[in-house]
Amino acid sequence: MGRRVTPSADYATTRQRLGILRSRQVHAPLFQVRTFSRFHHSPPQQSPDTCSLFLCLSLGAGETRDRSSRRVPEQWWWQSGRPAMEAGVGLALQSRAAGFGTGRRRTAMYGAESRCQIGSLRLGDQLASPAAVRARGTKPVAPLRAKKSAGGHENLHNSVDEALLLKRKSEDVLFHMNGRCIYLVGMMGSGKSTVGKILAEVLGYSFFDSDKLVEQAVGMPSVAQIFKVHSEAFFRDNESSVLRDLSSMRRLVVATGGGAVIRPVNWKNMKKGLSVWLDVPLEALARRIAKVGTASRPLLDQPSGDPYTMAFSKLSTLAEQRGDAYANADVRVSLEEIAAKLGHDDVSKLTPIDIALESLHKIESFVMEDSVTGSQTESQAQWIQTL
Ligand SMILES: Nc1ncnc2c1ncn2[C@@H]1O[C@H](COP(=O)(O)OP(=O)(O)O)[C@@H](O)[C@H]1O
Ligand SMILES: O=C(O)C1=C[C@@H](OP(=O)(O)O)[C@@H](O)[C@H](O)C1
Repeated sequence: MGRRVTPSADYATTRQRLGILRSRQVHAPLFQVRTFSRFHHSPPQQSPDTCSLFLCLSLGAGETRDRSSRRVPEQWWWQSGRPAMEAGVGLALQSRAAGFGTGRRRTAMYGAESRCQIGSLRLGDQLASPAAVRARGTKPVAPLRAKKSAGGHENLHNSVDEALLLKRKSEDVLFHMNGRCIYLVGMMGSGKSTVGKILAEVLGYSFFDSDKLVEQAVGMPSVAQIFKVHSEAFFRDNESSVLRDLSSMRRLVVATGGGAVIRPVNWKNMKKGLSVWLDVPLEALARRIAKVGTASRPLLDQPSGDPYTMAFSKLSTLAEQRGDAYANADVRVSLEEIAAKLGHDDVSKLTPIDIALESLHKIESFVMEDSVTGSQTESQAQWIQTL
């Protein structure tokens, strides 16, 4: 068993900031929008440290109405609509930079809503926004800003389409989430951090990468170094402490380390929120990892050999050892299934946005069913009791 370390001052600060973050959530744009669109006729107060803009869009109906079909005062529309449209375009273009698929096909897949909607998009005030509070070393989500697209108008429309689909779906999901955290699980390289950041952004949640929090707690710059200087067991003990601490928070998207699923105690903590398994074929994982190198992933790091072959072989062994541990997740997002739905012959054609959107759909189905059936099935509840 490895020695547990006392969390560093940085980690303590992060936790303190999380405390602040929880109170800030009261002013989170989505909350404001919901309140506003349901109950109020006066503009919601913007918190001074939140750079939020309100997106008032009239899709097809010719005038702007809120969800109770009341007309939104025109003045607001002018005050807030235009910059917010730009924010929408910014989000879309940022996503396209991450590699968008075709918006039309996705609109057909998930259905377009034509009624008027009021939503909000946060602009990239990284310091002020709750989503910006993230562990040291975690790459921040790039600020949302419009960029010129080589693809011209059609691309722009597709991008806005996709950004709106994501945003709308996230509002539907939020409605049923009650602030529950989302834990992304899956093999190394399955896209937990990449997709997690998108989900956090659209849900107005904060993103945390558990590997980064362990690095902070231990006071070492990389997981690879923790494995080398201490041991895997030491890393796992700290990973469990981090997950335990995070499980008492709300409104977080957590990208867990690929091996977090092997410890039952981690499941006990992750089951306080909602877990999502990104199920990616091993070939695709090996391709991604070979592309970026294995230095940051000590379990895959090999001194010699073809990077793809070595990664594939080690990932296969790990997948076998981990057996069905990933299948304990509440929701499974299979890249093969998404590719089949979108008519792609290869999962490598899927973008992080495709995967984030499918994750939201799956999460929505789960939370809606959950609210109807009361919560876990009896066998699930019994299983959690045994952990
Ligand atoms: N849908 C995707 N298509 C192609 N590459 C991706 C996709 N999602 C993630 N990646 C890339 O794969 C690598 C691993 O992704 P990451 O999000 O760090 O995975 P994890 O957090 O699960 O280890 C990164 O280089 C990332 O850019
Ligand atoms: O699968 C694993 O056992 C591991 C996955 C890594 O995280 P990512 O899944 O983020 O690469 C990291 O926690 C560590 O290298 C061990």
